[in-house]
Amino acid sequence: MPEYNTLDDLEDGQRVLVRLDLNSPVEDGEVQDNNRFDRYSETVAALADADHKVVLMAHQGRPGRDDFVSLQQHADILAEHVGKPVEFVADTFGEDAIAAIESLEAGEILLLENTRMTDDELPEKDPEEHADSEFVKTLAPHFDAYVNDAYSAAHRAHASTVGFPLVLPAYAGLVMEREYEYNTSVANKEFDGPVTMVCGGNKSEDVISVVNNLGGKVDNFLLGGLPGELFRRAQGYPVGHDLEGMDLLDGQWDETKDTLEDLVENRLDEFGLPVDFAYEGDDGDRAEIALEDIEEKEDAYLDIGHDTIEDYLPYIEESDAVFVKGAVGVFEDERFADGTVELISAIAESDCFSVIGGGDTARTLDLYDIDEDEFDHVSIAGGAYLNALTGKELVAVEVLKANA
Ligand SMILES: Nc1ncnc2c1ncn2[C@@H]1O[C@H](COP(=O)(O)OP(=O)(O)O)[C@@H](O)[C@H]1O
Ligand SMILES: O=C(OP(=O)(O)O)[C@H](O)COP(=O)(O)O
Repeated sequence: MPEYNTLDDLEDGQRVLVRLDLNSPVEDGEVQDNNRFDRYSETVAALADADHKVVLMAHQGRPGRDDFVSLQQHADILAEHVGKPVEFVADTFGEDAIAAIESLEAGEILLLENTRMTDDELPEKDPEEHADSEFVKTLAPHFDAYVNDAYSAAHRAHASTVGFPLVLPAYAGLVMEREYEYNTSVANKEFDGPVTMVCGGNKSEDVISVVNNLGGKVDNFLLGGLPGELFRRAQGYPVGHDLEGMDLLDGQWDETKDTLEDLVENRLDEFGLPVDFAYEGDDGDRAEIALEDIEEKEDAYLDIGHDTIEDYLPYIEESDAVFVKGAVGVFEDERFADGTVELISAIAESDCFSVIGGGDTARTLDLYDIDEDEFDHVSIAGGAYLNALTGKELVAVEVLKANA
Protein backbone atom coordinates (compact mmCIF):
# COMPACT_ATOMS: atom_id res chain seq x y z
CA MET A 1 0.00 0.00 0.00
CA PRO A 2 1.40 3.44 -0.89
CA GLU A 3 1.87 5.72 2.11
CA TYR A 4 0.11 8.57 0.32
CA ASN A 5 -3.15 9.05 -1.60
CA THR A 6 -2.97 8.25 -5.31
CA LEU A 7 -5.20 9.00 -8.31
CA ASP A 8 -7.16 5.82 -7.46
CA ASP A 9 -8.41 7.65 -4.35
CA LEU A 10 -9.58 10.73 -6.29
CA GLU A 11 -13.28 10.93 -7.16
CA ASP A 12 -14.12 11.96 -10.74
CA GLY A 13 -15.32 15.39 -11.85
CA GLN A 14 -13.36 17.67 -9.52
CA ARG A 15 -11.41 20.91 -9.86
CA VAL A 16 -7.84 19.64 -9.69
CA LEU A 17 -4.59 21.63 -9.38
CA VAL A 18 -1.66 19.54 -10.67
CA ARG A 19 2.08 20.16 -10.20
CA LEU A 20 4.17 18.72 -13.08
CA ASP A 21 7.91 19.09 -13.74
CA LEU A 22 8.15 20.23 -17.37
CA ASN A 23 11.60 21.79 -16.83
CA SER A 24 13.31 21.21 -20.20
CA PRO A 25 16.43 22.12 -22.16
CA VAL A 26 16.07 25.44 -24.01
CA GLU A 27 18.20 25.95 -27.13
CA ASP A 28 18.24 29.45 -28.71
CA GLY A 29 14.98 30.25 -26.91
CA GLU A 30 13.28 27.07 -28.15
CA VAL A 31 12.02 24.57 -25.60
CA GLN A 32 13.17 21.07 -26.56
CA ASP A 33 10.69 18.22 -26.47
CA ASN A 34 11.86 15.43 -24.15
CA ASN A 35 10.47 12.43 -22.34
CA ARG A 36 9.09 14.48 -19.44
CA PHE A 37 6.25 15.59 -21.77
CA ASP A 38 5.60 12.05 -22.85
CA ARG A 39 5.46 10.69 -19.29
CA TYR A 40 3.23 13.52 -18.04
CA SER A 41 0.80 13.19 -20.92
CA GLU A 42 -0.46 9.96 -19.34
CA THR A 43 -1.36 11.67 -16.04
CA VAL A 44 -2.91 14.67 -17.78
CA ALA A 45 -4.97 12.52 -20.15
CA ALA A 46 -6.16 10.30 -17.28
CA LEU A 47 -7.32 13.35 -15.31
CA ALA A 48 -9.07 14.93 -18.31
CA ASP A 49 -10.75 11.60 -19.14
CA ALA A 50 -12.08 11.44 -15.58
CA ASP A 51 -13.91 14.73 -16.23
CA HIS A 52 -11.78 16.82 -13.94
CA LYS A 53 -11.13 20.48 -14.66
CA VAL A 54 -7.35 20.11 -14.99
CA VAL A 55 -5.14 23.08 -14.08
CA LEU A 56 -1.41 22.51 -14.43
CA MET A 57 1.50 24.25 -12.68
CA ALA A 58 5.17 23.78 -13.57
CA HIS A 59 8.49 25.64 -13.48
CA GLN A 60 11.11 26.27 -16.16
CA GLY A 61 14.75 27.17 -15.43
CA ARG A 62 15.99 29.39 -12.67
CA PRO A 63 15.60 33.20 -12.48
CA GLY A 64 18.64 34.85 -14.05
CA ARG A 65 19.49 31.93 -16.34
CA ASP A 66 18.89 31.67 -20.10
CA ASP A 67 16.45 28.80 -19.62
CA PHE A 68 14.13 30.89 -17.41
CA VAL A 69 11.33 31.30 -19.96
CA SER A 70 7.53 31.30 -20.22
CA LEU A 71 5.59 28.02 -20.40
CA GLN A 72 3.75 29.06 -23.59
CA GLN A 73 5.75 26.59 -25.74
CA HIS A 74 5.35 23.85 -23.13
CA ALA A 75 1.56 24.03 -23.53
CA ASP A 76 1.84 23.35 -27.27
CA ILE A 77 4.31 20.47 -26.84
CA LEU A 78 2.23 18.90 -24.08
CA ALA A 79 -0.96 19.21 -26.17
CA GLU A 80 0.70 17.17 -28.93
CA HIS A 81 1.55 14.39 -26.50
CA VAL A 82 -1.86 14.41 -24.76
CA GLY A 83 -3.76 14.61 -28.04
CA LYS A 84 -6.05 17.33 -26.63
CA PRO A 85 -5.82 21.13 -26.45
CA VAL A 86 -3.85 22.56 -23.53
CA GLU A 87 -4.81 26.20 -22.95
CA PHE A 88 -2.16 28.54 -21.59
CA VAL A 89 -2.51 31.69 -19.49
CA ALA A 90 0.52 33.97 -19.00
CA ASP A 91 -0.24 34.50 -15.32
CA THR A 92 0.49 32.52 -12.14
CA PHE A 93 -2.26 33.52 -9.72
CA GLY A 94 -3.52 36.98 -10.72
CA GLU A 95 -6.90 38.00 -12.20
CA ASP A 96 -6.16 36.49 -15.62
CA ALA A 97 -5.21 33.14 -14.11
CA ILE A 98 -8.33 33.04 -11.92
CA ALA A 99 -10.59 34.01 -14.85
CA ALA A 100 -9.08 31.24 -17.01
CA ILE A 101 -9.47 28.69 -14.20
CA GLU A 102 -13.09 29.66 -13.59
CA SER A 103 -14.03 29.43 -17.26
CA LEU A 104 -12.74 25.85 -17.60
CA GLU A 105 -15.22 23.06 -18.40
CA ALA A 106 -15.00 19.45 -17.19
CA GLY A 107 -12.30 17.55 -19.12
CA GLU A 108 -10.48 20.74 -20.22
CA ILE A 109 -6.82 21.43 -19.53
CA LEU A 110 -5.13 24.74 -18.64
CA LEU A 111 -1.43 25.44 -18.00
CA LEU A 112 -0.53 28.38 -15.74
CA GLU A 113 2.64 30.48 -16.22
CA ASN A 114 6.08 29.39 -14.86
CA THR A 115 5.67 29.11 -11.06
CA ARG A 116 9.13 30.63 -10.56
CA MET A 117 7.78 33.90 -12.03
CA THR A 118 6.03 34.57 -8.73
CA ASP A 119 8.25 35.65 -5.82
CA ASP A 120 6.23 33.38 -3.51
CA GLU A 121 7.49 30.17 -5.16
CA LEU A 122 11.18 30.40 -4.16
CA PRO A 123 13.23 30.09 -2.01
CA GLU A 124 13.16 26.92 0.09
CA LYS A 125 10.89 27.34 3.11
CA ASP A 126 8.86 25.25 5.56
CA PRO A 127 5.61 23.88 4.12
CA GLU A 128 3.65 25.92 6.71
CA GLU A 129 5.28 29.18 5.57
CA HIS A 130 4.58 28.35 1.92
CA ALA A 131 0.97 27.43 2.74
CA ASP A 132 0.59 30.94 4.16
CA SER A 133 1.81 32.68 0.95
CA GLU A 134 -0.48 34.81 -1.25
CA PHE A 135 0.18 32.37 -4.12
CA VAL A 136 -1.24 29.41 -2.19
CA LYS A 137 -3.97 31.34 -0.36
CA THR A 138 -5.26 32.87 -3.62
CA LEU A 139 -5.27 29.75 -5.81
CA ALA A 140 -6.30 27.01 -3.35
CA PRO A 141 -9.96 28.09 -2.86
CA HIS A 142 -10.57 27.52 -6.59
CA PHE A 143 -9.79 23.78 -6.27
CA ASP A 144 -11.07 20.60 -4.63
CA ALA A 145 -7.82 18.66 -4.82
CA TYR A 146 -4.06 18.97 -5.41
CA VAL A 147 -2.03 16.38 -7.34
CA ASN A 148 1.76 16.35 -7.17
CA ASP A 149 3.33 14.53 -10.12
CA ALA A 150 6.62 16.46 -10.05
CA TYR A 151 8.89 13.70 -8.72
CA SER A 152 11.97 15.35 -10.20
CA ALA A 153 11.28 18.52 -8.17
CA ALA A 154 10.23 16.64 -5.01
CA HIS A 155 13.54 17.47 -3.31
CA ARG A 156 12.62 21.18 -3.51
CA ALA A 157 10.54 22.79 -0.71
CA HIS A 158 8.80 25.36 -2.92
CA ALA A 159 5.27 26.75 -2.62
CA SER A 160 3.93 24.65 -5.51
CA THR A 161 5.48 21.43 -4.17
CA VAL A 162 4.91 21.69 -0.40
CA GLY A 163 2.49 24.61 0.25
CA PHE A 164 -0.68 23.40 -1.52
CA PRO A 165 -0.78 19.90 0.03
CA LEU A 166 -1.24 21.50 3.43
CA VAL A 167 -4.46 23.26 2.43
CA LEU A 168 -6.02 20.87 -0.13
CA PRO A 169 -6.59 17.09 -0.14
CA ALA A 170 -3.37 15.88 -1.78
CA TYR A 171 -2.62 12.97 -4.14
CA ALA A 172 0.46 11.58 -5.87
CA GLY A 173 0.21 11.47 -9.68
CA LEU A 174 1.18 8.51 -11.86
CA VAL A 175 4.75 9.67 -12.52
CA MET A 176 5.35 10.49 -8.86
CA GLU A 177 4.02 7.14 -7.74
CA ARG A 178 6.08 5.08 -10.20
CA GLU A 179 9.34 6.99 -9.81
CA TYR A 180 9.11 7.12 -6.02
CA GLU A 181 8.29 3.44 -5.61
CA TYR A 182 10.90 2.35 -8.12
CA ASN A 183 13.82 4.52 -7.07
CA THR A 184 13.22 3.85 -3.38
CA SER A 185 13.12 0.09 -3.96
CA VAL A 186 16.33 0.22 -6.04
CA ALA A 187 18.12 1.90 -3.12
CA ASN A 188 17.52 -1.22 -1.03
CA LYS A 189 18.40 -3.77 -3.71
CA GLU A 190 21.35 -6.12 -3.17
CA PHE A 191 23.51 -7.41 -6.06
CA ASP A 192 25.79 -10.47 -6.05
CA GLY A 193 28.41 -9.10 -8.45
CA PRO A 194 30.07 -5.75 -9.16
CA VAL A 195 28.01 -2.56 -9.23
CA THR A 196 29.11 0.30 -11.50
CA MET A 197 27.94 3.87 -11.69
CA VAL A 198 28.63 6.13 -14.68
CA CYS A 199 28.76 9.72 -13.41
CA GLY A 200 28.95 12.73 -15.69
CA GLY A 201 26.86 15.81 -16.35
CA ASN A 202 27.58 19.30 -15.18
CA LYS A 203 26.78 19.19 -11.47
CA SER A 204 29.88 18.01 -9.61
CA GLU A 205 28.28 18.31 -6.17
CA ASP A 206 25.71 15.66 -7.23
CA VAL A 207 28.54 13.29 -8.09
CA ILE A 208 30.43 14.00 -4.87
CA SER A 209 27.24 13.28 -2.93
CA VAL A 210 26.85 9.90 -4.68
CA VAL A 211 30.49 8.98 -4.17
CA ASN A 212 30.27 9.88 -0.49
CA ASN A 213 26.96 8.14 0.16
CA LEU A 214 27.22 5.03 -2.02
CA GLY A 215 30.90 4.19 -1.61
CA GLY A 216 30.04 0.93 0.19
CA LYS A 217 27.51 -0.18 -2.43
CA VAL A 218 29.12 0.89 -5.71
CA ASP A 219 32.40 -0.81 -6.71
CA ASN A 220 33.36 1.40 -9.67
CA PHE A 221 32.52 5.00 -10.44
CA LEU A 222 33.29 5.74 -14.12
CA LEU A 223 33.66 9.49 -14.43
CA GLY A 224 33.12 11.80 -17.36
CA GLY A 225 31.60 15.21 -18.03
CA LEU A 226 32.62 18.01 -15.67
CA PRO A 227 33.29 15.70 -12.71
CA GLY A 228 35.74 13.65 -14.84
CA GLU A 229 37.73 16.78 -15.65
CA LEU A 230 37.68 18.08 -12.09
CA PHE A 231 38.84 14.75 -10.61
CA ARG A 232 41.78 14.88 -13.05
CA ARG A 233 42.45 18.50 -12.11
CA ALA A 234 42.56 17.38 -8.47
CA GLN A 235 45.49 15.13 -9.47
CA GLY A 236 47.32 18.14 -10.87
CA TYR A 237 46.48 17.87 -14.59
CA PRO A 238 45.79 21.25 -16.30
CA VAL A 239 42.28 20.31 -17.52
CA GLY A 240 38.85 21.86 -17.14
CA HIS A 241 38.87 24.95 -19.37
CA ASP A 242 35.54 26.79 -19.35
CA LEU A 243 33.68 27.58 -22.56
CA GLU A 244 33.57 31.31 -23.21
CA GLY A 245 31.11 33.11 -20.90
CA MET A 246 30.70 30.11 -18.60
CA ASP A 247 32.12 29.60 -15.16
CA LEU A 248 30.98 26.04 -14.60
CA LEU A 249 34.34 24.34 -14.16
CA ASP A 250 36.26 27.06 -12.38
CA GLY A 251 33.22 27.91 -10.22
CA GLN A 252 32.70 24.28 -9.22
CA TRP A 253 36.44 23.76 -8.69
CA ASP A 254 36.52 26.51 -6.07
CA GLU A 255 33.64 24.87 -4.21
CA THR A 256 34.80 21.25 -4.42
CA LYS A 257 38.62 21.37 -4.63
CA ASP A 258 39.35 20.10 -1.10
CA THR A 259 36.87 17.21 -1.31
CA LEU A 260 38.13 16.17 -4.76
CA GLU A 261 41.79 16.24 -3.67
CA ASP A 262 40.88 14.11 -0.68
CA LEU A 263 38.95 11.62 -2.85
CA VAL A 264 41.73 11.12 -5.42
CA GLU A 265 44.27 10.73 -2.65
CA ASN A 266 42.34 8.22 -0.54
CA ARG A 267 39.86 6.40 -2.80
CA LEU A 268 41.50 6.39 -6.23
CA ASP A 269 40.95 2.65 -6.77
CA GLU A 270 37.16 3.20 -6.89
CA PHE A 271 37.33 5.62 -9.84
CA GLY A 272 37.63 5.21 -13.58
CA LEU A 273 39.06 8.55 -14.78
CA PRO A 274 39.41 9.87 -18.35
CA VAL A 275 42.73 9.13 -20.07
CA ASP A 276 41.83 11.27 -23.10
CA PHE A 277 39.35 13.97 -24.07
CA ALA A 278 37.54 15.25 -27.17
CA TYR A 279 37.40 18.91 -28.17
CA GLU A 280 36.54 21.08 -31.18
CA GLY A 281 39.55 21.10 -33.51
CA ASP A 282 40.56 24.04 -35.76
CA ASP A 283 38.48 22.64 -38.64
CA GLY A 284 35.41 22.38 -36.40
CA ASP A 285 35.56 18.57 -36.29
CA ARG A 286 35.98 16.40 -33.23
CA ALA A 287 39.62 16.16 -32.17
CA GLU A 288 41.08 14.12 -29.30
CA ILE A 289 44.04 14.54 -27.00
CA ALA A 290 45.63 12.19 -24.47
CA LEU A 291 45.65 13.44 -20.89
CA GLU A 292 49.43 13.11 -20.68
CA ASP A 293 49.87 15.40 -23.74
CA ILE A 294 47.90 18.30 -22.25
CA GLU A 295 50.39 21.00 -21.35
CA GLU A 296 48.16 23.87 -20.36
CA LYS A 297 44.53 24.63 -19.64
CA GLU A 298 43.44 26.08 -22.99
CA ASP A 299 40.77 23.85 -24.56
CA ALA A 300 37.23 23.12 -23.43
CA TYR A 301 36.82 19.33 -23.40
CA LEU A 302 33.37 18.23 -24.43
CA ASP A 303 33.52 14.43 -24.29
CA ILE A 304 35.68 11.60 -23.02
CA GLY A 305 38.00 10.23 -25.74
CA HIS A 306 37.92 6.79 -27.38
CA ASP A 307 40.71 5.31 -25.23
CA THR A 308 38.66 6.20 -22.16
CA ILE A 309 35.57 4.61 -23.69
CA GLU A 310 37.58 1.42 -24.33
CA ASP A 311 38.81 1.48 -20.72
CA TYR A 312 35.27 1.84 -19.35
CA LEU A 313 33.43 -0.75 -21.48
CA PRO A 314 34.77 -3.87 -19.68
CA TYR A 315 33.50 -2.54 -16.33
CA ILE A 316 30.02 -2.31 -17.83
CA GLU A 317 30.25 -5.74 -19.44
CA GLU A 318 31.35 -7.36 -16.16
CA SER A 319 28.88 -5.67 -13.81
CA ASP A 320 25.70 -7.07 -12.32
CA ALA A 321 24.19 -3.62 -12.07
CA VAL A 322 24.95 -0.32 -13.78
CA PHE A 323 23.51 3.07 -12.83
CA VAL A 324 23.95 6.26 -14.84
CA LYS A 325 23.80 9.81 -13.51
CA GLY A 326 24.75 12.43 -16.04
CA ALA A 327 26.08 12.26 -19.60
CA VAL A 328 29.87 11.91 -20.02
CA GLY A 329 29.89 14.52 -22.79
CA VAL A 330 27.85 17.21 -24.54
CA PHE A 331 25.72 14.57 -26.28
CA GLU A 332 23.33 17.20 -27.69
CA ASP A 333 26.09 17.91 -30.24
CA GLU A 334 26.63 14.78 -32.35
CA ARG A 335 30.40 15.38 -32.48
CA PHE A 336 30.60 14.95 -28.72
CA ALA A 337 28.02 12.19 -28.23
CA ASP A 338 30.36 9.18 -28.70
CA GLY A 339 31.16 8.64 -25.01
CA THR A 340 27.57 8.88 -23.79
CA VAL A 341 26.08 6.89 -26.66
CA GLU A 342 28.69 4.11 -26.61
CA LEU A 343 28.47 3.60 -22.84
CA ILE A 344 24.66 3.72 -22.75
CA SER A 345 24.44 1.38 -25.76
CA ALA A 346 26.77 -1.09 -24.00
CA ILE A 347 24.48 -0.99 -20.95
CA ALA A 348 21.48 -1.60 -23.23
CA GLU A 349 23.20 -4.63 -24.78
CA SER A 350 24.33 -6.12 -21.48
CA ASP A 351 21.93 -8.18 -19.38
CA CYS A 352 22.86 -6.36 -16.16
CA PHE A 353 20.28 -4.58 -14.00
CA SER A 354 20.30 -0.97 -15.24
CA VAL A 355 18.88 2.42 -14.38
CA ILE A 356 19.42 5.60 -16.39
CA GLY A 357 18.86 8.76 -14.36
CA GLY A 358 18.77 12.46 -15.11
CA GLY A 359 16.31 14.63 -17.00
CA ASP A 360 18.93 15.62 -19.57
CA THR A 361 20.66 12.26 -19.75
CA ALA A 362 17.43 10.36 -20.44
CA ARG A 363 17.10 12.50 -23.58
CA THR A 364 20.04 10.62 -25.11
CA LEU A 365 17.73 7.66 -25.68
CA ASP A 366 15.35 9.72 -27.83
CA LEU A 367 18.05 11.56 -29.74
CA TYR A 368 20.03 8.43 -30.62
CA ASP A 369 17.18 5.91 -30.98
CA ILE A 370 18.14 3.74 -28.02
CA ASP A 371 15.19 1.62 -26.88
CA GLU A 372 13.99 2.55 -23.39
CA ASP A 373 12.84 -1.05 -22.84
CA GLU A 374 16.47 -2.21 -22.79
CA PHE A 375 16.81 -0.74 -19.26
CA ASP A 376 15.11 -1.73 -16.02
CA HIS A 377 14.19 1.88 -15.37
CA VAL A 378 14.71 5.26 -17.01
CA SER A 379 14.15 8.03 -14.50
CA ILE A 380 13.22 11.51 -15.69
CA ALA A 381 14.72 12.89 -12.49
CA GLY A 382 18.33 13.80 -11.66
CA GLY A 383 18.69 15.30 -8.17
CA ALA A 384 15.58 13.57 -6.78
CA TYR A 385 16.76 10.20 -8.17
CA LEU A 386 20.09 10.66 -6.41
CA ASN A 387 18.35 11.55 -3.16
CA ALA A 388 16.36 8.33 -3.42
CA LEU A 389 19.45 6.22 -4.22
CA THR A 390 21.34 7.69 -1.29
CA GLY A 391 18.43 7.16 1.10
CA LYS A 392 17.52 10.82 1.62
CA GLU A 393 13.90 11.83 2.12
CA LEU A 394 12.12 13.88 -0.55
CA VAL A 395 10.45 16.79 1.19
CA ALA A 396 7.43 16.98 -1.15
CA VAL A 397 6.77 13.24 -0.77
CA GLU A 398 6.96 13.55 3.03
CA VAL A 399 4.28 16.27 2.87
CA LEU A 400 2.06 14.01 0.72
CA LYS A 401 2.45 11.23 3.29
CA ALA A 402 1.63 13.55 6.18
CA ASN A 403 -1.51 14.63 4.29
CA ALA A 404 -2.72 11.10 3.49
N1 LIG B 1 32.42 18.04 -20.63
C1 LIG B 1 31.27 18.70 -20.56
N2 LIG B 1 31.25 20.05 -20.63
C2 LIG B 1 30.08 20.74 -20.56
N3 LIG B 1 28.87 20.15 -20.38
C3 LIG B 1 28.84 18.82 -20.29
C4 LIG B 1 30.02 18.02 -20.38
N4 LIG B 1 29.65 16.73 -20.26
C5 LIG B 1 28.30 16.71 -20.12
N5 LIG B 1 27.80 17.96 -20.13
C6 LIG B 1 26.40 18.38 -20.07
O1 LIG B 1 25.78 17.95 -18.86
C7 LIG B 1 24.39 18.01 -19.06
C8 LIG B 1 23.68 17.07 -18.10
O2 LIG B 1 24.04 17.44 -16.80
P1 LIG B 1 23.18 17.17 -15.48
O3 LIG B 1 22.17 18.25 -15.30
O4 LIG B 1 24.16 16.97 -14.37
O5 LIG B 1 22.47 15.82 -15.79
P2 LIG B 1 20.94 15.40 -15.66
O6 LIG B 1 20.02 16.54 -16.05
O7 LIG B 1 20.85 14.28 -16.61
O8 LIG B 1 20.78 15.06 -14.22
C9 LIG B 1 24.15 17.64 -20.50
O9 LIG B 1 23.26 18.59 -21.07
C10 LIG B 1 25.56 17.71 -21.14
O10 LIG B 1 25.60 18.50 -22.31
O1 LIG C 1 15.19 19.26 -13.77
C1 LIG C 1 15.27 19.26 -12.54
O2 LIG C 1 16.33 18.77 -11.85
P1 LIG C 1 17.33 17.60 -12.42
O3 LIG C 1 18.14 18.20 -13.55
O4 LIG C 1 18.19 17.27 -11.23
O5 LIG C 1 16.45 16.46 -12.85
C2 LIG C 1 14.15 19.79 -11.71
O6 LIG C 1 13.22 20.46 -12.51
C3 LIG C 1 14.62 20.69 -10.57
O7 LIG C 1 15.13 21.90 -11.08
P2 LIG C 1 16.05 22.81 -10.15
O8 LIG C 1 17.34 22.04 -9.91
O9 LIG C 1 16.26 24.10 -10.92
O10 LIG C 1 15.28 23.06 -8.85
